[in-house]
Amino acid sequence: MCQEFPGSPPAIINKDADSTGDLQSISPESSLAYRRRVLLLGGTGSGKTSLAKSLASGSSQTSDGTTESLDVHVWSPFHGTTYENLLENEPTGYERSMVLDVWDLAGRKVWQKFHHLFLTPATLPVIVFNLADQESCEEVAKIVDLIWAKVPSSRIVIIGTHVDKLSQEERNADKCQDVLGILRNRHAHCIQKIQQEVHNLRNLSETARTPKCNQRMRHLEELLQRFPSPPTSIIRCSSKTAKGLDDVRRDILQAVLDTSRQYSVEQSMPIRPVTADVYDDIINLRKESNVVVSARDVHELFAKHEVGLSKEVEADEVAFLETSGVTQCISGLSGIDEDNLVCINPPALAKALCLVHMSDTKKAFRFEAKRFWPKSESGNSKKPNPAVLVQALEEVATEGLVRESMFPLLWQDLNMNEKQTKLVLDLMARLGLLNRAADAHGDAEKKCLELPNYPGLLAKIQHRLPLLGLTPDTGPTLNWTPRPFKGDAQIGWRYTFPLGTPPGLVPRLLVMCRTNTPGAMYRHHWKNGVLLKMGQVSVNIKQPDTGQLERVDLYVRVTVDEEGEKRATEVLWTVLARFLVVAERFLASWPGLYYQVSVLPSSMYYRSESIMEELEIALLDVIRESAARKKTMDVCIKDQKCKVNVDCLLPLPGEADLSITRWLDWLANLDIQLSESTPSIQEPDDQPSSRNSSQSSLQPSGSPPRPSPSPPRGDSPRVLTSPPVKTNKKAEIKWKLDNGWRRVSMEDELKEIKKVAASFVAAILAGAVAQLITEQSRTEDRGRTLMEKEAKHAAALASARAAQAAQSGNAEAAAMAVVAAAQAMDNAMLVRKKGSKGTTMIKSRMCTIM
Ligand SMILES: Nc1nc2c(ncn2[C@@H]2O[C@H](COP(=O)(O)OP(=O)(O)OP(=O)(O)O)[C@@H](O)[C@H]2O)c(=O)[nH]1
Repeated sequence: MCQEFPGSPPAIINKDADSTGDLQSISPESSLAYRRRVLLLGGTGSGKTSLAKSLASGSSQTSDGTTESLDVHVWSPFHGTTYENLLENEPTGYERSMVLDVWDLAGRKVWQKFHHLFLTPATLPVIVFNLADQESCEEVAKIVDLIWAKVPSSRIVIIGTHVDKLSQEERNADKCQDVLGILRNRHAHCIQKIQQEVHNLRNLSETARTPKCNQRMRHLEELLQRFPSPPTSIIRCSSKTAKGLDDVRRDILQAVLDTSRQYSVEQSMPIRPVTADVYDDIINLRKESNVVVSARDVHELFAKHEVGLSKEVEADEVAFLETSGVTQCISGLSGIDEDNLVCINPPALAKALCLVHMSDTKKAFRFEAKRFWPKSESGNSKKPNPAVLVQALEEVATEGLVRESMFPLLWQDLNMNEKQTKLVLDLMARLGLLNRAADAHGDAEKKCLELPNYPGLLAKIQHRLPLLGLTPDTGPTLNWTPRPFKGDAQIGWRYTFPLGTPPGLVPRLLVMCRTNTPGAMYRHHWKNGVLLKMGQVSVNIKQPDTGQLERVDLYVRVTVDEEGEKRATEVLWTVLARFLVVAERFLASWPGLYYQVSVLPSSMYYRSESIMEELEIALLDVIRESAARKKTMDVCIKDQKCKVNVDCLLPLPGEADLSITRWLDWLANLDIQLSESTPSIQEPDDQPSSRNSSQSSLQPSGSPPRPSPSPPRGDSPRVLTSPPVKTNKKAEIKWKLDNGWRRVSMEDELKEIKKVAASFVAAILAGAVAQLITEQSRTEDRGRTLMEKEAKHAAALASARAAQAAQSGNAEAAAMAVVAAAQAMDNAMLVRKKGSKGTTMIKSRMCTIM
């Protein structure tokens, strides 16, 4: 069976031969002795593959065709060569055994969003760009930014390829100097921004310099110290003519050796027998197609080979394996947690990430049907209809949605079993690379996508890949109004990134807060944000689309009840802290990232007749005033003064000398009971973390800070203690009008109510149409042609979109989707009436299947 595609998308071609995956070919192993990773970074066509081949083979080579995901080229630079002559100092005997894994990671934009996962302190980043292409030259600064944010201490090698293609005029113009100039300016800008804040902190009066201000100053000074100097040279080379290749070799070797000497790696020689044994075990595990294990498993491997190995020695040996690139502990949320996941085959993981972030330009998708749908004892094979399969693949490329049962197909080269597949999915979720979407309903036909050897991976469970950027951008209005209503308390925590954020950071941050916070109940996820609930508290985490600076806002909102505003605020801070603990840990994995924090109090906390804009106060200022036990503080916004009730805004300032991180840990660990949340219109999914909701109360017990919880995966609600702050009135209507003094104008409030009401109507309509279509599809499924089923699916899809739009509160989109659903249903009926039997060609939106 072969399909042709007029446009872009994946076709399906069954491979004839039986073959198993090819995991070994992407993770070539040889000696453990002195192994380092060299990571080539650069856009598509910049010349990475050609360079990697030239380095590994020792002669100039160019490549044709784009890299599909990852190729690792093994380069033994001192084996049978004279490259030591290129270096300033002769390498030692140990250094001569060096083996470099040159990672050629394909440069598609979306894949660049997770390249940083494989940037470790022991990895040498090498930026490759095409001197003959202006766009490629402009990419260099962005890649340097990424490296500075992730591994600021890293040496960087920059290589301009295609030098043979430059005209004499272009050579004279020397683009390398332009690129270096941009990097110098960027560097100066970064330093200046950080220094500005240090300067402001230094200028504070002695009394205003709280311990937290001093901590912040120390942090910034460290950041400045860590900040590397801007690169001063770029090597120009040609993989076609070999010009400059020796310079490339010299710079890469020198940089790897210098970095290793800095870490005194030679001291860890000779390798302990236990580590060599564990390495052998890891190689065997890789051969059995294992990619991820738990930290406990790694510990047990060590314990198996050496009884009584001390914790410190084991930690050193684990670090040695990481430095060599054998393993990678990349969940990074709780370093010592035994439940942490460890990747024992980083190249396979990189490949898995590339494969699942599928491109809609992929022309053909090949799989081997017999492997995934073996014949049963009766000789039957339940192979799915190719149209159904194509549709499921299209969902990945065009909507960023993957049905769980499709992962083994997408990862067929890795040949992982069900347990491994689930572990990799778990790791991706913890890393914020995957979040569960609404289950697919009403398409029993998709059951055939379930693979007999992977019974635990269901077709109806859908995961979204946030980095693909295909999450619908309809934000919530039904469950979240732009402004809080009278009687609601709301606090915002704003991260501002004056130097910008690396690609992929914000979508990952959103998913991590959603997935890794215990007790978070999912409500709605859109392109720029996620709406959650914890008990009665609504949590809205979003990237505002206005303003020049990049920001992420975390808002918490709750209705104030008879316990009063202060009590409600305590609950807000405790809930906020739980999300911030996750956010802070994630941001800490970017040691070079510069960001500022401010607080956004709702108008409940300040008095001003004239301020219309959102009030924003630097976090350190709020904490300082609160620590000084001030009742109010004056804040200026556009020459307008207002008095903020700081006593109420920050009722739990904690011990003065706690760092912000420890303070948040303390807040997050306060024993509170959260009341059950008011049910929303629809509960689109059941994330594991969303099952932890409980009843509301807070015990600001002043108990000593406890270690923060490990990344939540199971049900781990806080201890339920003191009587609830809020005796929840479950049926309360939050948007109830109040004739008293109002902060939201009457007009705005009416608009809001209209919107909410319209959304309700749309939701009910959407639900009704969805139900009708589902029932129709159940009763009339038999004897349908593929064409009819396609039409029915279009109807079901449209109705699902209607329901989704209604859920997000976008009444207009919901209404339009309802109409589209009805039309699609009409078409389905029409097709049925025509009874077009014997149709041989099926056209989907993206492809044609014969
Ligand atoms: N003339 C010339 N051509 C080069 C040079 N380096 C690479 N090429 C050609 O440029 C094209 C792209 O090179 P690749 O090495 O595949 O680029 P890449 O960065 O690996 O691209 P992706 O795999 O898509 O990420 C190929 O046609 C190469 O033959 C060079 O130095 N000079």
